[in-house]
Amino acid sequence: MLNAFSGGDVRAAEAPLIDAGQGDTLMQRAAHGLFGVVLGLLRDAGRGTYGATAVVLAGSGNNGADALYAGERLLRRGVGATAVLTSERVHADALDAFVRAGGTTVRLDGADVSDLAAHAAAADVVIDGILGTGASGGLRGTAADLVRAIDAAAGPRAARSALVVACDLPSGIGVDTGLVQGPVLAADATVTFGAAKPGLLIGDGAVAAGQLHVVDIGLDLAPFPPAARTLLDADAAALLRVPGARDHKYSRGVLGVAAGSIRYPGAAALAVGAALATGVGMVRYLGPPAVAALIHQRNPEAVASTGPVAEARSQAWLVGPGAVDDDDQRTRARDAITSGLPVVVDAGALTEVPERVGPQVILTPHAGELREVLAARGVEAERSAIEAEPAHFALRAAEATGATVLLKGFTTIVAAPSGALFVQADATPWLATAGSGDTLSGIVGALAATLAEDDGAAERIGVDPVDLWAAVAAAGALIHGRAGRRAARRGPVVVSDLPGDIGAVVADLLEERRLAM
Ligand SMILES: NC(=O)C1=CN([C@@H]2O[C@H](COP(=O)(O)OP(=O)(O)OC[C@H]3O[C@@H](n4cnc5c(N)ncnc54)[C@H](OP(=O)(O)O)[C@@H]3O)[C@@H](O)[C@H]2O)[C@@H](O)CC1
Ligand SMILES: [K+]
Repeated sequence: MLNAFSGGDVRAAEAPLIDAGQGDTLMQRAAHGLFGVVLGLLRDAGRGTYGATAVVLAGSGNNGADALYAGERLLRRGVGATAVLTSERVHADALDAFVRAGGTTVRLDGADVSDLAAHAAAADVVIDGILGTGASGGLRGTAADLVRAIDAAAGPRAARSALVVACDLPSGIGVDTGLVQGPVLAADATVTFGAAKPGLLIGDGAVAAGQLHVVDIGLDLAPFPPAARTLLDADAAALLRVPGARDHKYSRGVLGVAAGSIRYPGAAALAVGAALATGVGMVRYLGPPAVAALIHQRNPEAVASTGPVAEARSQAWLVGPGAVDDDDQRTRARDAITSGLPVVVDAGALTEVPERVGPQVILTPHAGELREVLAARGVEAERSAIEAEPAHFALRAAEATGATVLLKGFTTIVAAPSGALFVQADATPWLATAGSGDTLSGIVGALAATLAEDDGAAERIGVDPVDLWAAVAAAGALIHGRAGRRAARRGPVVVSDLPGDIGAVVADLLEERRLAM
């Protein structure tokens, strides 16, 4: 599990060490970690250090100091480095060290911004040390102008020649929210100190951060609760249930599915295919015979009927995908949601959620659907606001409903009603295609069915039992994202082909788990 801590908590963890006179040691550890990553990136890009050029954007605070000390180390390895001082103030010792190592400096104030931007765009590496955890709001003033100009001069990240490495975080992102309010220099890599910060995992902040490196600088974060967590492969693998010799189809977990309608039969077929590929004892399908017939073309093993939820014994339910204009499906959704069993609630069923439910009810809206879930509970928010601050609004929805809320997007946010937050960035933009969400709900449903009677699951991955369903949803997002990336190696993702990839990802995760034991 990758734990992210709020900027405030990281600073609180630093405080006793700084009081004990170790501030400089922390800074040198941070700078050394940053230097090491830059060195590795230069090597990977085949550029080496001698003759390479670096531009260090150094702000007024300790973030600028970290960047300058990393620049000092690069200078001693033969890199030609220029520091652009973005504020009147600068850390005197760090600047002194940088200059003594042979670095040149330019004050942004009074300089020609487009000249500086052109110089930065032509460098081998740009280190962004304008703002760190001391930032408030987006970049302002001339620093904002500089970043805008560098961005324009260097071009989009994929086409740039200069590598951009963010010091602690891309300057201008919300440390705890990932909210991007002004210009931000999208980084190829971010080297963050002490622990990941939530803003590096969430939404636009995660996009700007690029590849994340966490450098241990010796902070003790144990007393602080993580502000966000990301499941790693080993965590998802620990939630996969491998059948034993005494298992049978019922003991492995049965997933009831009330999805699809005459108008949208495909969603049910996609969800069922994904659930079977994730691994369940059985899928019981409830819905129109015409939809069952479509499901059976690909998955004849699904057991179908037209009866009510009460007559289809299951360990978990999946309701909603493609269930539109169908009163029977609406009734089944309501019955499943109030059954007390874990239930994944998607699309058309989101409007059937009563005032208050428990965390075993897993809502899987996209931003537009979340807007409606919130509006139904008196919370008005624009879709764009939800997309800009997905974690904030997912937590609001979890709090308002009592449900676990998985918010789909570039990063998948899972909020538990306890306030726990999981963020997964496993997906590929190729998964942004019709039917993708149906397969995600099928995966989460299958995991829920197999874990519904597994009392040790929360402990196995080190989460509080009340947050188990959030972790299960996050594991579903991980498997879905990895399956999408695997599928994208063949070309644009065709969602109906995804079950093959889901099965392969499950096999890979289980193999990694076996090797780790
Ligand atoms: N503590 C430690 O020992 C360690 C800390 N570490 C490092 O320190 C970093 C935190 O350093 P920090 O606290 O000095 O804050 P930091 O982010 O550099 O700058 C804040 C200054 O920027 C300004 N400013 C604010 N908002 C702005 C805006 N929107 N737009 C423009 N300017 C803005 C504002 O200055 P002002 O404008 O008020 O003059 C404010 O004072 C942390 O990220 C990590 O890298 C590591 O070395 C490990 C040890
Ligand atoms: K920075």
